[in-house]
Amino acid sequence: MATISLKNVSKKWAGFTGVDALSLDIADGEFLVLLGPSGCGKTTTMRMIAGLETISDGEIWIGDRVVNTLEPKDRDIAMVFQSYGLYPTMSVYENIRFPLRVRKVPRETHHERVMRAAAMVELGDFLERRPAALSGGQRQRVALARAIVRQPTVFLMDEPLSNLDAKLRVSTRAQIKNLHHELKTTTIYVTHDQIEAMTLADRVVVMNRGIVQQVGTPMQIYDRPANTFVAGFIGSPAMNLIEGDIRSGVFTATNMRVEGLAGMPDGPVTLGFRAEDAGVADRGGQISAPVYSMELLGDASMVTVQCGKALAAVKTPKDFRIAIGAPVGITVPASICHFFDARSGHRIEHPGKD
Ligand SMILES: Nc1ncnc2c1ncn2[C@@H]1O[C@H](COP(=O)(O)OP(=O)(O)OP(=O)(O)O)[C@@H](O)[C@H]1O
Repeated sequence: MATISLKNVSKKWAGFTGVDALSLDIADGEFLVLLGPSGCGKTTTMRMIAGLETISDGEIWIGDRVVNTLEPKDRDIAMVFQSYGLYPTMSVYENIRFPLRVRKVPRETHHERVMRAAAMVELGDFLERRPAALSGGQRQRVALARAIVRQPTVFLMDEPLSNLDAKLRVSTRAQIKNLHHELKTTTIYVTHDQIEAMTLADRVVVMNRGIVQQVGTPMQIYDRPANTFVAGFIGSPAMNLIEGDIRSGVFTATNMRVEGLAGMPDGPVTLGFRAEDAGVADRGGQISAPVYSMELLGDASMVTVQCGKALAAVKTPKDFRIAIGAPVGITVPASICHFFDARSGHRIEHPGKD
């Protein structure tokens, strides 16, 4: 197992910065998720750690050595990709065994190691099959077993679930979590799916345009997003964000008024609140607006109203019903509100927040 440190690591191509001065310390045995939209620099970061991409600036440490100039094969890491990268002419058994042969691991240990890795991902019954005769989920499990069999100090996983259908994604995700619990190998996992990040990670690194936006546990990132980018990226639905003004402790925006903000500076601000923290009021409430849409989710219902240019979603009990266009009041007390600077988008703590 190993710690990993990135110290001011950048990747630049002819004037374009893909990753900008990234610094990060990953603990031994930690499961770290790099999360962000397409093009934010996740894969480039992963490839630099793997040694598949040179770095323009900074240092990468694995354990107690700087690996900047070390070949990928000498970094003691195993990678799992979105495309499984299996050898089509080899059986599942031989695919899993392959890294042991390449690394000249003593032959007499191969069988036991392959069988143990196959059992961990429940492939014991498929060892004689070729990859073409497997489902996508089974193929990805072969790729996982092939990474496990090497007993590397670090796992790097780049969107390993994105070729799987929704149901398989959930079960394979649970399997990856369970594997990590058993093996406790330091793992860096890349995804653009915030639910994967929230469910798998010890800590999440949210990136945008090559720059780290926030590093924290899933709950820190959910409960206290550092800026409007993180607030708008995490959560399903994402946080409602409404632009308005604070004067003398009162926030106002189209259709909305929140009191009890003493201590907050006057001026333009972005207010955020989560759909599940707000409620529908019998009368009054902080938002008064006609219903824009009404969706049934099974375990709850979602009412959306319009506040100026923004839409705001509110989760209600599953049997709540209201007609589109009907006037409704939404409760958004100061205690559930997040605030962000109108210009920079940075979080502003306010004394009344729970
Ligand atoms: N060889 C290259 N030359 C120039 N620009 C590149 C090169 N490789 C990647 N980039 C750019 O660097 C940025 C980061 O790319 P990267 O693949 O790391 O993003 P990502 O977050 O992994 O996205 P995705 O989820 O789509 O894979 C992108 O804007 C991409 O176009």
